[in-house]
Amino acid sequence: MTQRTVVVGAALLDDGRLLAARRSAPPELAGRWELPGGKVEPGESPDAALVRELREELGVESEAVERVPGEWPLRNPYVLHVWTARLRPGSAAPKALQDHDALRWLTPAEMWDVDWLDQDVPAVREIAARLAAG
Ligand SMILES: Nc1nc2c([nH]c(=O)n2[C@H]2C[C@H](O)[C@@H](COP(=O)(O)OP(=O)(O)OP(=O)(O)O)O2)c(=O)[nH]1
Repeated sequence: MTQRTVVVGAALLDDGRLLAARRSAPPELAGRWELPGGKVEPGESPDAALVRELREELGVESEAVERVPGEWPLRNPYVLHVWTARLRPGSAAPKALQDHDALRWLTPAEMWDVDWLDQDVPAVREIAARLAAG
């Protein structure tokens, strides 16, 4: 039996824009854009994992809002789940502290200006549709 590991990706939204992060490693993913986040640890809830990862990677205080329906396959055994998230009042602005070397806040019109990881494209489409719907 194969064991799946959930990777939570944050659709961090602020003022109608989505935060995209450019990976700095590993070499096969470096330079491509993704939703910040990471693996859910054993015994950890996905929303807690998301808040932890955003603190580690971006230095922000955030809260998970809701899961975007769907599950997207990544390299075995990982699957991507996406949650919308927002910054808590008083949070620092996101900085590329770990795993990333650039960040961009994308408006709906800019959503496809960055080179998303192939496996993230269906999830980003879903988020773009939500943003466009207001
Ligand atoms: N965070 C994140 N990872 C993604 C996305 N799309 C995608 O294929 N991945 C892959 C990259 C990695 O192989 C895996 C998650 O790894 P990670 O490096 O972000 O997770 P992590 O912080 O928990 O990693 P670790 O260093 O603790 O092992 O999922 C995405 O949108 N966000």
